[in-house]
Amino acid sequence: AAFAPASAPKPQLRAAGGRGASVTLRGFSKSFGPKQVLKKLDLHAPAGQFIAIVGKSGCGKSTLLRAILGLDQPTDGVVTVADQPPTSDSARIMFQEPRLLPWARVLDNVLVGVRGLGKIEAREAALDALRKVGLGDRAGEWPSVLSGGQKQRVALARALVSRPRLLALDEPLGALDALTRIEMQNLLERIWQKQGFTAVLVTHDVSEALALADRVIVLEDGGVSLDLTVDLPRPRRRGSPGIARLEGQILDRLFGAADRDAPTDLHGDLAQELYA
Ligand SMILES: Nc1ncnc2c1ncn2[C@@H]1O[C@H](COP(=O)(O)OP(=O)(O)OP(=O)(O)O)[C@@H](O)[C@H]1O
Repeated sequence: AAFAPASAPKPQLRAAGGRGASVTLRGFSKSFGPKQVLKKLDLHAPAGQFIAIVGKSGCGKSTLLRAILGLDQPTDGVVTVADQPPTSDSARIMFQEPRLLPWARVLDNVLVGVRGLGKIEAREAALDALRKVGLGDRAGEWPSVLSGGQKQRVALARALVSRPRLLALDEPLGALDALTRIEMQNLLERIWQKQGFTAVLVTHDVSEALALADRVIVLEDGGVSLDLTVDLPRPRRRGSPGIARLEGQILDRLFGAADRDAPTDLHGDLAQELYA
């Protein structure tokens, strides 16, 4: 059933277009057997917000994404997307691996994401999505001839071709080299600004979260330990004092103020070993 969010959303920078779906979790808990991963978590992302979720490996980031996509049921609590239980209709997800079908050409891989259109319209929509990610001229090629960054662009086109109201991004740029990663961040930001979907980005990279998000959430001990508004103009300049200040706050939260020099990429075991 529809209900009002627990607290009024703070004013945020919004994407244009107004197509986004709000996301609300109330008293959300998720356990796997005896292990409680998320505990009575409350979170409200207004429609169109770009929200990033960071936290140490295993803190429950992907679990949270799966819940808002309706892929997993909560152990306790309520999740809604646009005030409704989440369904696969309104949301799409992008993973670290592009997960393309190797036996299907690029255009056909994007067509996989189309819903409810006739053949001709579907093809036009897929071509249009490919153009938007800068691959309009690669529609007839096999995925195997594309670079890693290009494959992720195809995955992005496939995710966006259905014009989702919510896009979940699970470390989508984690496997790309640093320059491709920045290009993809810029592309994601531009498309989000144009299309106005709500974006929920899980990332190990604090600077990526700050480059893209209106708001950064730190997950820790099963709940939100920091909820930071990123009120910086876009496009953001990496290494700017504003970003550095917020990055410091997040790293202090994650590792304690003594470890200010902690790496900003929280990926996996190295950071865990160093800063456990
Ligand atoms: N299907 C499952 N069955 C049992 N345990 C699970 C399952 N899914 C997740 N977990 C456990 O829940 C915890 C959180 O997992 P999750 O994948 O959400 O973490 P994460 O923050 O996304 O981690 P990472 O940053 O390493 O990807 C982990 O301890 C994980 O082992």
